[in-house]
Amino acid sequence: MSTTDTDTTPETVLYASPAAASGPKWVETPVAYDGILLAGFGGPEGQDDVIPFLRNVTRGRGIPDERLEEVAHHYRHFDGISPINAQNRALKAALEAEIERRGLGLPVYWGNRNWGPYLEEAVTEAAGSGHTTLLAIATSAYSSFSSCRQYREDYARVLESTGLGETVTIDKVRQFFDHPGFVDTFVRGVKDAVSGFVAEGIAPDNIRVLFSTHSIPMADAERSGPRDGGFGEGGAYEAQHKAVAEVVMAEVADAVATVEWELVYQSRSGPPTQPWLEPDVNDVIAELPGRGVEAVAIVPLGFVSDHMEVLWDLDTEAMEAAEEAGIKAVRTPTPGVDPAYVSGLIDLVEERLKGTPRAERPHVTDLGPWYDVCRPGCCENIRAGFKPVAAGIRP
Ligand SMILES: CC1=C(CCC(=O)O)c2cc3nc(cc4[nH]c(cc5[nH]c(cc1n2)c(C)c5CCC(=O)O)c(CCC(=O)O)c4C)C(CCC(=O)O)=C3C
Ligand SMILES: [Fe+2]
Repeated sequence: MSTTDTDTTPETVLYASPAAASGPKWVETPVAYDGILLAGFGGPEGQDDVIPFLRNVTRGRGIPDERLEEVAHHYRHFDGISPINAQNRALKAALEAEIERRGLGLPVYWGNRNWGPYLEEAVTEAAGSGHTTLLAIATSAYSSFSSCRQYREDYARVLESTGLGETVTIDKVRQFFDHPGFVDTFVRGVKDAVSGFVAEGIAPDNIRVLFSTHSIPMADAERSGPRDGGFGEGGAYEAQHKAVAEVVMAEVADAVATVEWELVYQSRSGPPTQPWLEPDVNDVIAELPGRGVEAVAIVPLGFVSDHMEVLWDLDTEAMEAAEEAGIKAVRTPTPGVDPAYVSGLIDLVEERLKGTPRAERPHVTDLGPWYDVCRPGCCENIRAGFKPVAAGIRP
């Protein structure tokens, strides 16, 4: 694996703190952040919000409303209400409580990319209260355009649109896929599921664990993580998920039993002609009885909380697929507001406040600790080339 620091990619990096913008991969000097920017995806909160929300998600791509209505069905089914905003409100409260407990005295401003409260409002409120050196936590653990760079583009867009670029800087915490606080929640979930099956008399050989994450276009996957990162076709995105799954299954083997596992993908969209990461979770579930499998644990490894992809694509569709296949299935929990996860997020903030050396930063896979500062060209946008981004180094 190699990374190119002197990459001449023609991208514009704006509004990073001087410590981050000057070029290191890890910011090992203390930075006096004075506010946290909790950045969410956003979701509709009623039937009337659904189409405007989907217009925001697909902005710039000119998708007609009739097509958007086709992807609206799962939101329609739940009265147009995505669970995601309630979860982010709960996460904000949990982060505030942990900050209070540690006496860090940092305010948390929450804003979303695609629905209110928007990032614009959060950044404007922060600046209005005199908080101008912000550290962003996005509710997204892995590296890819959708899970990393798109958030950074939006931070830059917001600083432009609010005219606050002269006053406010935004850095980000490292992608936290292999932070012990995040991973521990999955370890506990998979241990519980597997030991439950074993207690029901199912032999470990007849149990499978399917780690499920959001599919993304192959072209995005290949470009996920640092340019020329050496991760192959699936890029850093796939490598990170596989590395975390291996760690989880090693712990399950120690505590319960050795069980076979597979990384699968869900929630594919886009035209069928465009290759996306495979196999699909439901296709794999359908094949399990033929391989002698009696019970499956479905692990939402790519998701930080029970949002729509989890409730619909896993709890509804994948559960139906398991029922049709005639096998037992459980879906293990997402991190949500689990204390280990919440405390892990605040550890990520503290390592930046203190400038903790890289060597002392907790990580459970060989891929980490991931970079504080994205390299030029990292998680390239295959849709629109390089838009201005925040929280990077200046090439
Ligand atoms: C990697 C990834 C994450 C995880 C990282 C993160 O969390 O950020 C994620 C999260 C989410 N995705 C969400 C919703 C949607 N994603 C869409 C479309 C897409 N997602 C993609 C990828 C990802 N998405 C991609 C490659 C597309 C195709 C469009 C494109 O090429 O960019 C569409 C458009 C309709 C459609 O295409 O189906 C919707 C409505 C919600 C909210 C759920 C709720 O309401 O609870 C959340 C948390
Ligand atoms: Fe998505």
